[in-house]
Amino acid sequence: MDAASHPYRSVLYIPGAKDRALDKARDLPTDAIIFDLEDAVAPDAKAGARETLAAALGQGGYGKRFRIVRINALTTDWGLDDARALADADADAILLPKVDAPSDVDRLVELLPARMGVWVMMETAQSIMNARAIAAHPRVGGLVAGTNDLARELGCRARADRLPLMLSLQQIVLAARAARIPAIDGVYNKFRDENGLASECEQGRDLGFDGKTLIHPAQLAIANAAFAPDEAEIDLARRQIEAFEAAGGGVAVVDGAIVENLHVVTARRTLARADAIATLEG
Ligand SMILES: CC(C)(COP(=O)(O)OP(=O)(O)OC[C@H]1O[C@@H](n2cnc3c(N)ncnc32)[C@H](O)[C@@H]1OP(=O)(O)O)[C@@H](O)C(=O)NCCC(=O)NCCSC(=O)C[C@H](O)C(=O)O
Ligand SMILES: [Mg+2]
Repeated sequence: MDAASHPYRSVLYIPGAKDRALDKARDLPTDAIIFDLEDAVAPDAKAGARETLAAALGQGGYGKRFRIVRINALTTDWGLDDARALADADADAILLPKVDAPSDVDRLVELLPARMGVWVMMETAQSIMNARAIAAHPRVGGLVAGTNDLARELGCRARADRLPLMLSLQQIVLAARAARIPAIDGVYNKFRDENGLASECEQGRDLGFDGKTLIHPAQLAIANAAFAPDEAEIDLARRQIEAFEAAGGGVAVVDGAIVENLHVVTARRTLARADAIATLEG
């Protein structure tokens, strides 16, 4: 599902072993959920988490939120069992971590029914080098930046402006756009730092990401606001479309700037995003 028909402003990780968080998520204003069996679950809790999560998904109650299950990498002791156990779960997609190349996706696809979507964590150096081919895989429906693993692999320093990650982040957005699938930014680890999160969301939005992965409910409102078109953008989009149509499809001028067909495409996309958000929230 693309970002115009379903919003992905906020994509909240929920530890797959935590009943309380799984339950709480049913009422949280998040556009999508990543039910996590990987980093958020301790090794000795992995098998139990699989069962807890399958039961929570079976019970339902997550409404229109896009439901993604992150399994462990297929090269780990748990990945294959995760994929087999969750292949028929009531979820929209399986998210595969530590992907290096499209062949990793091929391995997963063999274990899943055709209806199950596949999303990919972009968090290894290889995945960034192979971003275009991974995003173009016919079963891949979305990319998620794994900025913690990526920083670890690159050996780069954590900086507020994320300069050392910039090439990788842009490569993820480029690959997603070329394949016309959503791209979701990485997490902001200091989950009680609202200003820091707001500024990283702004940066992610500027780069072209559709939304941000989050680790705590307190981060939801900030991401939802940052990745939604604001009133001024919606108003401008409406006026651009109106002026273009009044000009009979030629060049129009709005607020001193030209409006051509390509600007109208962007304006229509802005309105479609606003409608999709209203539909989800309604
Ligand atoms: C970070 C946390 C461990 C903090 O938990 P806690 O101390 O319990 O926070 P609070 O007491 O403030 O919690 C308040 C209530 O909110 C619920 N809660 C907390 N987090 C979540 C959540 N993610 N989803 C749903 N509900 C949540 C608590 O249960 C409290 O509820 P109540 O009992 O009603 O008061 C914790 O937030 C947490 O575990 N977060 C998720 C961490 C995670 O998923 N990590 C893995 C993803 S990030 C990653 O993998 C990186 C990536 O791969 C990369 O490479 O970058
Ligand atoms: Mg990771």
